[in-house]
Amino acid sequence: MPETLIEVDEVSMLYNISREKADNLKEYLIRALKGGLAIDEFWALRNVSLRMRRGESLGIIGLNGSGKSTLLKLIAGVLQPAKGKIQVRGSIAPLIELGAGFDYDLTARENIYLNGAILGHSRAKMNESFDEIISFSELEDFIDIPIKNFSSGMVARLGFAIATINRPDILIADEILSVGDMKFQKKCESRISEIVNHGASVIYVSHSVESVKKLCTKAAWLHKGELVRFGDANSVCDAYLESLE
Ligand SMILES: Nc1ncnc2c1ncn2[C@@H]1O[C@H](COP(=O)(O)OP(=O)(O)OP(=O)(O)O)[C@@H](O)[C@H]1O
Repeated sequence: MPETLIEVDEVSMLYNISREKADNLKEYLIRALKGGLAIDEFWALRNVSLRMRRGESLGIIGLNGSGKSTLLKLIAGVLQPAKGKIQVRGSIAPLIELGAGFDYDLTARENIYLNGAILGHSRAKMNESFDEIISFSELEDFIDIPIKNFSSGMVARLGFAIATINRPDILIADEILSVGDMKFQKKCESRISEIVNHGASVIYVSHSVESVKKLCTKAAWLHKGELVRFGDANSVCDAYLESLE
């Protein structure tokens, strides 16, 4: 039996939402200290359990607000669950919020080194990968231009190219494919398939059931924070589509 890479055990996630609008942080703190701040608790995920083994790829589907990104961020370690346990074995390349680590006043060249350092890569590794990053993101003519002048698709291309220079055990992707144009989406899909063919697993959040069917072996269908169904991607996707009719 292939090794289990990800174990999500009875995980619940709670957000605290303030109903009041404080104009600034000072006002917010004063109200909070006086106990006058109305906070609502919102369970974005309830009791979700799933497992992913090496070689499998998982698609997370569901309507807006069903908890897909929350689950992805919990697995990536960006958020901590309120209840339950998550265990991840292996290296993760998170492709969530691509470009979040960029400094928009710096050039593409400078951001490659900055982002590489944030991801824990040495300068030598980034020197070695530099040309490949530029050519994959097709930014040859924009290397020394501050990225504040880039379109969102150009930023996403650069972020994707940097995040995938290593062959991770697990690739986590959140709708990134929807940012780039069709040509870049195809390129991302083929790079993801290539990484998967080298034995990595992908966790992928998407509104495109077709691409989940194409890229994933397993699917998890969330609805209002609950796991409706988890299993073979084709049958879960078909059941989800049927529920929309
Ligand atoms: N930081 C936050 N604070 C409070 N509530 C949040 C926060 N992030 C998400 N939520 C709420 O949690 C619920 C799940 O959000 P999440 O982004 O995980 O859904 P999603 O399935 O990824 O949605 P979409 O398809 O629209 O991207 C939503 O109702 C959202 O309003």
